[in-house]
Amino acid sequence: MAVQTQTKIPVVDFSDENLKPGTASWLKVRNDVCRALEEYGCFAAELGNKFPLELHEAIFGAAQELFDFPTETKEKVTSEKLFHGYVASPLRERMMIDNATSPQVIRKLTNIFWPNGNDHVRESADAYVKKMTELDEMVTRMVFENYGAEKYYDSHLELTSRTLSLLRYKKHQKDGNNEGIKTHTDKHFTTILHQNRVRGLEVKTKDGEWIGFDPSPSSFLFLAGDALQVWSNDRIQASLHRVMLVENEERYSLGTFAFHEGTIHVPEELIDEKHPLQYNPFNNNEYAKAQVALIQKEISLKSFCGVNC
Ligand SMILES: O=C(O)CCC(=O)C(=O)O
Ligand SMILES: [Fe+2]
Repeated sequence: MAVQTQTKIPVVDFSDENLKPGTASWLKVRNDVCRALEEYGCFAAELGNKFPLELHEAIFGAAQELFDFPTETKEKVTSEKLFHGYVASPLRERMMIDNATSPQVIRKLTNIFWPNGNDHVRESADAYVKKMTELDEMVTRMVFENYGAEKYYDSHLELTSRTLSLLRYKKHQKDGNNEGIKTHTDKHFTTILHQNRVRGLEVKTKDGEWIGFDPSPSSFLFLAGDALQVWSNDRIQASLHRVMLVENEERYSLGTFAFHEGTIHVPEELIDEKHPLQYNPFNNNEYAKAQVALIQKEISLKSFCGVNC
């Protein structure tokens, strides 16, 4: 009898304490990362003991405390960017904090909720963003190296800003819509998602199959965004994903988004006969503004900066 194997999100093991550039384990992980990104546009990064359970509990405890404040308090979390800051919609609430690597930004956030400060929440958020930055930098370095484009890595990093997103979703709705977030690709370079134990996050494979992410405290879903698709000249496709409200419990999710503030040019190392240039120079801020202007109808990457459009 033929055995049906279910497609799963590839898991890449980052738990080795000696995962340093140039080592055999680095090269193995780099290969796993790039194969997964090319095949699925995403992978689950398993951090093991590198991500302490206490930090997982502290950061989700903090997220719950923040969302439990009255709406008037949450609405004080604002941003110049449209749809950043605090935004509530029927099935979810979100806080998007730009420049989250800055301790001043996190201090300002905690002071909105606790005017005398809250060291535990502030320190947990700082430690969380630091861990996510380390993971993102490691993966990005691996990707740049893999395609022989490491000389662009430092300048890319200098132009990278990071946004922290906190999300709370309603439980499964008995009647009605359970699409917590509709199918989309992320518009920036890379995303790292981390969640509580409530399932719901799904990614679409190239064959059109939806596969779920199995949450665990030390597991992080790493996704390629549109900007990485441009940079890689279509070798890596941005991951299509969505959230379905499937459980009878609220779902919390944290996202760390890496955003390239400059203009992305496809590195010449990624252009050859098999991979002719696909994109004109891409400005992520302009792209984000164009998306917001259309709101409901997403603008496609190809129509925004494809060379043949
Ligand atoms: O809730 C999640 O885990 C997904 C969030 C997401 O896709 C997004 O913020 O772009
Ligand atoms: Fe997303």
